[in-house]
Amino acid sequence: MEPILRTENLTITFGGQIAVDHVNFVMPQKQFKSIIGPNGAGKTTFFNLISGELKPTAGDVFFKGESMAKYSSVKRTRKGLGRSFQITNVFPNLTVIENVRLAVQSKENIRYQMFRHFTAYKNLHIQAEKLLEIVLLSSKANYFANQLSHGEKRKLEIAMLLALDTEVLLLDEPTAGMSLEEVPAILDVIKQIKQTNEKTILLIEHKMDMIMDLSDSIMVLFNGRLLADGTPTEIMNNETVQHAYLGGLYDEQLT
Ligand SMILES: Nc1ncnc2c1ncn2[C@@H]1O[C@H](COP(=O)(O)OP(=O)(O)OP(=O)(O)O)[C@@H](O)[C@H]1O
Repeated sequence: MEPILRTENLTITFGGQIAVDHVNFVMPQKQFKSIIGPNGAGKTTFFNLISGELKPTAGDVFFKGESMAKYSSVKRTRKGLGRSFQITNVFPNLTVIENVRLAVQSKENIRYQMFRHFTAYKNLHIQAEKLLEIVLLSSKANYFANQLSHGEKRKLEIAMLLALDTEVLLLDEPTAGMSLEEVPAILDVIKQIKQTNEKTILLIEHKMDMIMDLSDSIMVLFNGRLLADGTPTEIMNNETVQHAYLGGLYDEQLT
């Protein structure tokens, strides 16, 4: 069966320096795969190539067997490749619910006239409320987005991503910059999305306990190259990975 997402020799260079190096990766449908690798390994660049924010120097991305080369990031999202919003995409002076409603609206592609119709508006609002429940943010629905803590903003980004209802979710370090107290809540949110068994999820993370807990498979990037891809146990027992990366990472975490 054709995997939902795959890359073929995906490569990008910046000023002669190779950031993603001939990566052949396969993402089976409805799996949860984490991407790990040291700082500068090419993880975010790899996401940007998949989502269409960057154009590869060579190689291609295939979604359901179709080349994505000619599609912009907006078109790729419409097709089903959803990249988590960065905080900059959140309107700070709108409320939390209004931000999510706008994301639902952009997915529904509702015309202005229809939007003015009360029942259509109400329907969007109900969908937005449901999404806020999923990301455990209902109590902050009427706060302005700029009043949220960093962790709450990351939850809002996830709600806005879910609003687009894409089959694939690309989550780039959802816990980055969070305080230790904020991490379990976002972990619950991601677990809840995983449990619906409706989405194919790719997650970039540095927190190994979280990765081991969530992932069906893990892929390791090192110097832009795909070093290994396998089950969490296979990756933990992979000597190349241990030497190149994990040994150092665990040492770092223990200190
Ligand atoms: N727009 C750019 N212009 C030039 N070099 C870039 C650009 N984006 C990324 N790079 C370089 O590409 C390499 C990979 O960076 P990338 O951010 O993808 O790594 P990463 O694995 O996501 O790192 P981190 O874990 O620190 O987020 C780095 O050497 C980085 O400096």
